[in-house]
Amino acid sequence: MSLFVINRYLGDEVDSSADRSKVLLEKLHQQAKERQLQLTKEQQDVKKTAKTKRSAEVKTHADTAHSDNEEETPRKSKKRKKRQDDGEKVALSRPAECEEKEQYVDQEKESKEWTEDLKAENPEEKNEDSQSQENVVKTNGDSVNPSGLLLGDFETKSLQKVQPVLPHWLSQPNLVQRDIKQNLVPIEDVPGLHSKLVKKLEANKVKSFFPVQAEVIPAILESTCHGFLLGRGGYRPSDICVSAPTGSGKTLAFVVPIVQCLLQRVVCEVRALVVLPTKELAQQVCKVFNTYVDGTGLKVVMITGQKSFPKEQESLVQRMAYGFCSLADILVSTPGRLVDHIQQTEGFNLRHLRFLVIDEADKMIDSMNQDWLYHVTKAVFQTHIGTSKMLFSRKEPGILTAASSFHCQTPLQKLLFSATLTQNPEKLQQLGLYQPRLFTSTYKASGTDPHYTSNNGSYSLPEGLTQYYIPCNMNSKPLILLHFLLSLRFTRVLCFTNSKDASHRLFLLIKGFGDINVAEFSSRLSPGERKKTLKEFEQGKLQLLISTDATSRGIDIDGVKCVINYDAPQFIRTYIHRVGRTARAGTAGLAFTMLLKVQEQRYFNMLRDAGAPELKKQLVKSENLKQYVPRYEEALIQLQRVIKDERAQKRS
Ligand SMILES: Nc1ncnc2c1ncn2[C@@H]1O[C@H](COP(=O)(O)OP(=O)(O)OP(=O)(O)O)[C@@H](O)[C@H]1O
Repeated sequence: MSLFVINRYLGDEVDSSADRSKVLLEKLHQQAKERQLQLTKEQQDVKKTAKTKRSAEVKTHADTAHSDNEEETPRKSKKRKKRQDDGEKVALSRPAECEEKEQYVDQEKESKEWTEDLKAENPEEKNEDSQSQENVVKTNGDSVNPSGLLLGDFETKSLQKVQPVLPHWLSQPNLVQRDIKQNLVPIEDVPGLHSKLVKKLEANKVKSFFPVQAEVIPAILESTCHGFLLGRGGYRPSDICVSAPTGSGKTLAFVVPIVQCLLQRVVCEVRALVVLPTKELAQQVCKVFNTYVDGTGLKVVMITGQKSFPKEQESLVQRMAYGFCSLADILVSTPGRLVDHIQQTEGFNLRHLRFLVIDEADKMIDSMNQDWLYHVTKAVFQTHIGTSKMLFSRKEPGILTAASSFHCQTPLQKLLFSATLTQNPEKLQQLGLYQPRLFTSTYKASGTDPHYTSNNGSYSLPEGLTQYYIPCNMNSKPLILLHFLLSLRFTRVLCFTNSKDASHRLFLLIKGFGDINVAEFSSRLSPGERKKTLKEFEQGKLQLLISTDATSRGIDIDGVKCVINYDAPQFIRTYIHRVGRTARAGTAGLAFTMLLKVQEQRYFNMLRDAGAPELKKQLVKSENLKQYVPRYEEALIQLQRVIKDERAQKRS
């Protein structure tokens, strides 16, 4: 510690602290300049040495590398300069030990990028460039791998794209012909049919089987050839998935073998359960079953909520002195109502269920969040007091092992049907299928693969269907519909809109216009009204039925000549089912879709992706529509009035 401060004289130029720092700064500038000069000199020396070395080794190569370097674009040199600057900046802020490592990495990176740039410019000089890359590293004087390879260097290999692999049953399905007319199979050619059923078929004017029936009926019958209680030879039968076009006769493909199989049953128990998405479809399937069980003693019961719950309970089970007895052999149901009965109807059980038919299976998979399959499976394998040790008592099959297959039990076979069955294994997995077999008319041979690969996401349409699109705008849509009905005199037209309100408004408009027998079909109507409307349409009393997608699936109305998509469907599956209401059972049919300009491209892409044929263009000239304009405007005013009244009525 200094006790005294001694002021010293330091000369004129450094007598103030400001002057001192100025001098110091100048000195530093001087030193920096000297270092810069020295560095440039060193670099020039290094370059010279490298040049001489290279020209001595491979003269031609050195020339090429040099000229490439000179031809480097200003953009690239700028880029490299920036990189250098960046590197310097980083080096200033990093500890010294990192510097060495990073320098090497930077050099390696830069030389690699440089080489790649050169390669891009002169691809034919690839080999020479790799040599020049080595030289650049060597001349910089850092570590050099004696083997000639840079540490951490690697060759870039293009990765092979992993192709999705479908399970064998999906990739190699049993093929079903699409063309019905050309591939009819006489009933007598299908082996194993019971004479009773042959008679029934003939009585119903079925002389030949459609292709899907000729394939699927024998497959189901085969699994029951040793009786329905046990699978063939005691083995659990394969589940069956069927994907065939709309109107190709899928209903008979499961009705015939199920009825034949249950002809042998002694005690009435629920042995077959058909689950469908809508009441109307359930009614339709129930009707087909009733036709074929007539005179056999088998009982078909439908539970869809059309009757009251107690009434349905009465039709399902009967209380006896010794307990409950089933009144149904075959049950046709919608999923929600089925679960209600499983949970609430005393004496109702599915312990003897042999066939679970899931019709419109893709739609039913969508409704899996309702857990209906879980409840059904639980009810099937529920152990009843006193029956667990009985012969043929059932327990839910787990993994297939020698021990598990030793246990004899009535199998539960799942049969899936749809015109648009998903081939997404993840979705199908939810159904817990056992060694499934797929029957499909949707397939395509892949270019090189000798085997068939299923065409994921594509669907097939009926052979007799001709599809058109009509370019239009929002104002011309109703006029075009009127033109089809009044000028072209189309009858039995099924017209689809995208909502029940749109259906209702269009119905009121056409009704207000007059001269057309029109009705609407949507959830606005009660089940009774819906049934009546469908009947009238089937009987030919209606020229036009305007509907939501409530009639788009499965509904089989005889004689629908034309389907019009007034509103373009948003999904391909909806399109397939809507247009499938015509051209059924091998007949011809027309489908028109009204498309706004903005919808066209998306729509064409959607159809192309699904493998559907290109739509034909149907132009409607504006002169043809003019005649309807005055009456149409009157009908519009009337429509506004009716809608106002309806709203007022709703509010009151
Ligand atoms: N072998 C046959 N001979 C004559 N007509 C048949 C035969 N099989 C089915 N049909 C008739 O073909 C029509 C269509 O059958 P079905 O309703 O079973 O078709 P689908 O394939 O289930 O159609 P969707 O996919 O639309 O539900 C029905 O009217 C049915 O009576």
